[in-house]
Amino acid sequence: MTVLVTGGAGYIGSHMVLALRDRGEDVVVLDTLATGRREAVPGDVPLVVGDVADRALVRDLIPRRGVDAIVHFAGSTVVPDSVANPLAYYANNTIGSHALISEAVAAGLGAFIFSSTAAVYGSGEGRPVAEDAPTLPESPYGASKLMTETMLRDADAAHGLPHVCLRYFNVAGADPAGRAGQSTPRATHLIKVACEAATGQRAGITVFGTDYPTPDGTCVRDYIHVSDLIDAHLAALDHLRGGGGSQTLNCGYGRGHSVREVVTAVGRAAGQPIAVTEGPRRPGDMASLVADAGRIRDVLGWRPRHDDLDEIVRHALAWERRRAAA
Ligand SMILES: NC(=O)c1ccc[n+]([C@@H]2O[C@H](COP(=O)([O-])OP(=O)(O)OC[C@H]3O[C@@H](n4cnc5c(N)ncnc54)[C@H](O)[C@@H]3O)[C@@H](O)[C@H]2O)c1
Ligand SMILES: O=c1ccn([C@@H]2O[C@H](COP(=O)(O)OP(=O)(O)O[C@H]3O[C@H](CO)[C@@H](O)[C@H](O)[C@H]3O)[C@@H](O)[C@H]2O)c(=O)[nH]1
Repeated sequence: MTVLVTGGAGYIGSHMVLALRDRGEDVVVLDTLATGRREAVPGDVPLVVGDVADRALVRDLIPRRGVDAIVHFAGSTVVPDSVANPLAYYANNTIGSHALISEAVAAGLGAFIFSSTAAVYGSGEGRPVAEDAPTLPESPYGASKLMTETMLRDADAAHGLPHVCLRYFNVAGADPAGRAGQSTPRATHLIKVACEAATGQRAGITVFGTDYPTPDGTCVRDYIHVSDLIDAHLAALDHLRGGGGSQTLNCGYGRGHSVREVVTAVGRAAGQPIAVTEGPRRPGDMASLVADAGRIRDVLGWRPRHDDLDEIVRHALAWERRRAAA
């Protein structure tokens, strides 16, 4: 039994590879290295440099490596880029996933876990959003992911493809043991950008929009520690391997933090405040997005272990300091 981790050289995927390896599973990574890094994959884990859209490659890989489960992280991830280049996002996220799902069906796989996103929802108006809330993506990125969820649902109904769609809210932090973290080039994620500012790699941070209908005027998000997110994937894998049915589950804590709160927390962890410039709104951003995180607790028995903004920021900053010193 081998787990195929697509996008395993990226930020979140590399944490999954470590977690699977920690519990003695066989793993193979498929990654184009578009935004991932070869060094993020441990030397004893096979890395196939290739595209999930390459059906012949995937068709060969599944039986050759004895793959019984796919965890599909590979994709393009930046909301504003998807607004500027929608067709590139539909190609890589939706069409690429179509190819991978087709091969998973052809191989008769019994477990497929998909990295979906809270961006499939419309703006939550400050209230926590549950899985049965309307899906009204406001960016091509969110739409590209929702289409993949739909393909999985329909392929499962027609052919049997047990799967779990995990709708991540904002993922942040780093492996508490310091083995992995976010190294995305030209990163746009708030906590990553603020940690780059805290370590002198940027002059400061621009807050995108201060006139949102939120308590302090800046956007509110539900930040989840990457290690808690990986625990959710391991639980989803066990659920499917144990014969559990397909699920769509939010991954968040059910609590929001504003951009200003996050930037203050990074300054607190760094020991000095981050220089802030106030700028206009960024295209594609929603005012507020917070998870109703009840279902994943009920279905998978998932319990967070790092549910604390200061801890998330501390781990992200520790990783950033290590990178800056390297
Ligand atoms: N970071 C977040 O807050 C967040 C939130 C919601 C969902 N997600 C989703 O989680 C997944 C992982 O995100 P991440 O933050 O680790 O991003 P990342 O860019 O670090 O990782 C993506 C990985 O996929 C690889 N890749 C891209 N296209 C590929 C393709 N066609 N075939 C093979 N490999 C390919 C990249 O090289 C990279 O290693 C993505 O699907 C993303 O949409 C992330
Ligand atoms: O330099 C910066 C970077 C971000 N922000 C703001 O911080 C918030 C969070 O932004 P970011 O960290 O880029 O995350 P999101 O745009 O919320 O998107 C993330 O979270 C989504 C789920 O909620 C995922 O689907 C996406 O892949 C992931 O990029 C937003 O209000 C941004 O406008 C700033 O003000 N300044």
